[in-house]
Amino acid sequence: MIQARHLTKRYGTTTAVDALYFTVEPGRVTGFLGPNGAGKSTTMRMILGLDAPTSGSVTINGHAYGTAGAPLREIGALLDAHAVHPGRSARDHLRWLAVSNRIPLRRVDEVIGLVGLEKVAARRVGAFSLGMGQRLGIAAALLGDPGTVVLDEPVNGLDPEGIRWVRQLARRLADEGRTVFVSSHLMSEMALMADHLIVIGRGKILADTSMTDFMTHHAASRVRLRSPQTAEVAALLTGRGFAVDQSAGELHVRDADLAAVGELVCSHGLLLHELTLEQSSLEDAFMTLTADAVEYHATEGVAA
Ligand SMILES: Nc1ncnc2c1ncn2[C@@H]1O[C@H](COP(=O)(O)OP(=O)(O)OP(=O)(O)O)[C@@H](O)[C@H]1O
Repeated sequence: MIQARHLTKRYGTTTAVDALYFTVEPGRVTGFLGPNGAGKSTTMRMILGLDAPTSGSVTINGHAYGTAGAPLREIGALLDAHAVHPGRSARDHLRWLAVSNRIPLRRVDEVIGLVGLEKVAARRVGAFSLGMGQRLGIAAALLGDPGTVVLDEPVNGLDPEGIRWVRQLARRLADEGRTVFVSSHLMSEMALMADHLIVIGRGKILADTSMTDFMTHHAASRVRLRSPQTAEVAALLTGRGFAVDQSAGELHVRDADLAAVGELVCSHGLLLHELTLEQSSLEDAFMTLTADAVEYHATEGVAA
């Protein structure tokens, strides 16, 4: 379990992380989201003792990183997959980590197998592709069989098979009762991977909620319907106070209950060819929630 209490980090006049309180619970995958510059990396660095808070604290199982003996056995992290000596082989890199953390050497081949790097374990890490580097970083994170796993952008550079593998791995680690904290810019991936979300913007918490509640509260929904009696259905729904838009022969009823719309139309003997609830994506919900917290906005069009 990771607990942040009034966690704050200032760099000069910039407050990168602003009095955060949150708990990352075991047994589920918690997604960590925020626009660029929101403070995600700074928060993760403080969890791992790579940066000291200006005030407040963050603990793993009740104590600060590194104060309980063997850190790799307690928390494994993928932060910068390229912070590896390029001349070493993948196996030697992991062996060196194992020895310096008093982890049995047999664990090295176990994690190499776990991440699917058996065939390239003897190759120089400098020649690794982005995806192989990510897998090696994940192997290092799992080396100590830790109860808490922190993965910063784990699917960066992975192909679709690799992305699915990370998703399944995160799920398995959570199902084993571990604490899994993952950041990703790929919203579609996060929607499939995370059970719980912590969203930050400009260093502050914007949401700390289950994925289901997040979507219920922040994702817009509409009922789409098609009917051979479009005009009559539209008039009926508008007359009952529904917000109805028409486009390409379809009707879109904003923020409406599917059953209520269907029952109303049927009770008036009108025909329906299609009735579907459409919910906007996690990406849309995220964009709406963080619109005010984005540091850099692209301007539309190009100035002449
Ligand atoms: N070492 C540093 N010195 C000065 N400012 C910093 C430093 N590290 C981060 N910042 C600033 O703190 C804020 C938060 O940065 P951080 O990298 O934690 O955000 P992030 O959410 O990880 O962003 P991204 O998604 O772009 O990686 C930004 O305004 C950034 O410019």
